[in-house]
Amino acid sequence: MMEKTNSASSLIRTKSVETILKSPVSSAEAAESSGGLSRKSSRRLAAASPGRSSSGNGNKTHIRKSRSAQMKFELDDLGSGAALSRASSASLGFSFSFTGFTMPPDEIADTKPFSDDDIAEDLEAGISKKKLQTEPTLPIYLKFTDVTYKVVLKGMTSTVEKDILNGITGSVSPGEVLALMGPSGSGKTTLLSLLGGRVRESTYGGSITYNDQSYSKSLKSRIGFVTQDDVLFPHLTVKETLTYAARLRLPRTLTKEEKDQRASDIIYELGLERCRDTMIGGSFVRGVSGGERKRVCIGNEIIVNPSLLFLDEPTSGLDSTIALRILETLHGIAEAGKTVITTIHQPSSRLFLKFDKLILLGKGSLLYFGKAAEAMVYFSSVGCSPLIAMNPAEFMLDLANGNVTDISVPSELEDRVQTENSEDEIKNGKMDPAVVHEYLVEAYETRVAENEKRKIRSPVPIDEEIKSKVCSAKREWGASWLEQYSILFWRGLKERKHDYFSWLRITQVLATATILGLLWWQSGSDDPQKLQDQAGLLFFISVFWGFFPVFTAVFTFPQERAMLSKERAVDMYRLSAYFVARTTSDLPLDLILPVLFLLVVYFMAGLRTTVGSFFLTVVTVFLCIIAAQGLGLAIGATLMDLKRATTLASVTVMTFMLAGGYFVKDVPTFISWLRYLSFNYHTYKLLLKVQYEHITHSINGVSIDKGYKEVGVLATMVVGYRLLAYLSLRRMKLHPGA
Ligand SMILES: Nc1ncnc2c1ncn2[C@@H]1O[C@H](COP(=O)(O)OP(=O)(O)OP(=O)(O)O)[C@@H](O)[C@H]1O
Repeated sequence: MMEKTNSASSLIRTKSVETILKSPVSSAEAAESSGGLSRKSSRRLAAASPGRSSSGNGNKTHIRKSRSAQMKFELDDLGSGAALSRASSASLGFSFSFTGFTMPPDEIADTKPFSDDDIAEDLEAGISKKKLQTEPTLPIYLKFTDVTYKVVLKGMTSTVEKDILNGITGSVSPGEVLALMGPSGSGKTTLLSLLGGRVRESTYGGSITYNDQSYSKSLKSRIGFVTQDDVLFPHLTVKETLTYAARLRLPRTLTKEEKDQRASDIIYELGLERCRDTMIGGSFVRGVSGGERKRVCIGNEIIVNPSLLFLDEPTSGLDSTIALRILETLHGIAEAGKTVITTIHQPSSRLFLKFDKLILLGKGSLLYFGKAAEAMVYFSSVGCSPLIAMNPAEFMLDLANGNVTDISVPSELEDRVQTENSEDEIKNGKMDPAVVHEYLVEAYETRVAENEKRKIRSPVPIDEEIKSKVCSAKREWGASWLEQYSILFWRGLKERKHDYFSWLRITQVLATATILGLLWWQSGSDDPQKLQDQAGLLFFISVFWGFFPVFTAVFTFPQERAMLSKERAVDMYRLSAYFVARTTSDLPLDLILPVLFLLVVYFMAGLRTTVGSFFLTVVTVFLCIIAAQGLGLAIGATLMDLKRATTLASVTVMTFMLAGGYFVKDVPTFISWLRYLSFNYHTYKLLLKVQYEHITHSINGVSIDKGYKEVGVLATMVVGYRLLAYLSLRRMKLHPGA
């Protein structure tokens, strides 16, 4: 009996909402009327709302609250048309050159940085003091129609296709911030990646256009993409991070000083001055805070003044004040005529108000696209309204999840539930989330979708000449090959200086050297037994300096993969410049450590005391190290997976060591070729030659030759393995799923 009464009252409530909104207000219509209609409908709503009645019961009070929340949105909306006009004015008269990033002096004077002390005050007052990214850029209108995306999941026995996105349509113009909202797993990141050109065109359906043109590689320089777990070098400071990015990414028409100045401006604009000299930090190094880190990531992208800025959850994990601050920053960027698209998980009401447009996704389907400020009106129009005061984002996420607790639903949906829900569910008053989802998808498709698509089909309001610029730009590197090499070399040195001067590594090498020196203390070579012993020491040296470099080099590319993908995706540098810089920036340490090692071992063990032989021993060990490193780099770059790479490396190193000519003399002919692949074997032979060429022609069955062949083979390994590593990197996919 009670249940019946409840459901009856809810039906009456729903019906009343439907009566109020007899003709559903589509977001498209509302958009056309620039807020006028929504204000009207809002008044109508407010007047007819049961919440207006002074004799309200509990429920009515809730409804009244939610209505007043709607009112607030609609009133805010009156001013929100400004975004586009701001953008249009910013778009007018653009000089599309990147030759200068100078702002008019009065703009600079106007530009106020973030300051931790006054931010709270500003936020309270609702004042945005900042003006970011005021340089003109090419305005880009992004439109997407019926975007679909599916993945093929290969199981042990069968292959299943999974729909990730089902016909998503939307658009965003310069000057606007579009938020992609939806529950976890609803497809926000996938949609963002598709829109950002990070997924191959052949893998998705529908159309995505930039100023009515499809994606082209030349767009890369106009797009900034901040990923969810963006990678930064932990040992670089904020200033270094942004300066290197500026030097590599800004056009060559700017001088180094101008690029550095640009990095300083970004630091100032993003309020990072207090931490400019703080290391970024990571799992093992304490660094900047989460909010500062996010801002550095954003800075890294806006430094090139992109026309389109994509951000994946820029506010996740941050408190609401910092999140608001980041949103303010994005608004500043949009105000300068850029197009900003961001995914957002669960924004606070204040954050929600900052978005111009909103896409609400649920299980990969579109539940709403339109002005963020009109979203509540739209959901009211389809009969869904909060029954208690609720953050609009929370309300919409509940709906997208199919959870209608504290939400009024239309009778149509209730009827469907009656027919589709099980008896138990009906008794519990629960609704099947799938039914709610289906209703919302259908409601959007029947009431709004067609109208939106029609609007999107009309051409963008800019000159043909400007449109064509989107695709015509040639790919230009920010620096010459040599400059890229030099910047990457120094960046690599800075990032890894801690490894270089790691006392642990130095102690490891010196301790091993001392133990060897003590064990072979002043070992002579004047009788065969002593010679035999010394040969053992020389073989150990070839193994020691063949073993460690392989294992340190194996980590190089798998560990830098994320950074490399990210930087290569935006054409920050040539792969060859990176590769040469990365492999040569380790050389100084590679030379210092063996010299230290040999200084200890050589003289303690009483090896041949001539300057020439010491020098040749150092050169031989050095050759062995860089050949072994080459092998490690090749294995790492080919497999790009640390577990598999270290397993393969250990098997290879072990095989090379055994085939090195010391342990087994009488190797069967069918396997004896293996020794020629072993850098241990060639190093060992060279070390024997340097020490004993004046005494004997063969030791332990290993002949002492001229040594040219060994040097030749080691040099071939140095280059050959690196070439293999380079080619493997070239094949590397820049984006997973691409
Ligand atoms: N390559 C893929 N293979 C299998 N499933 C995938 C793939 N890419 C995406 N998905 C699935 O598609 C759905 C949407 O993923 P996506 O990362 O876009 O969601 P999201 O809305 O961004 O989630 P979150 O808010 O948790 O980041 C998820 O269920 C995810 O598991």
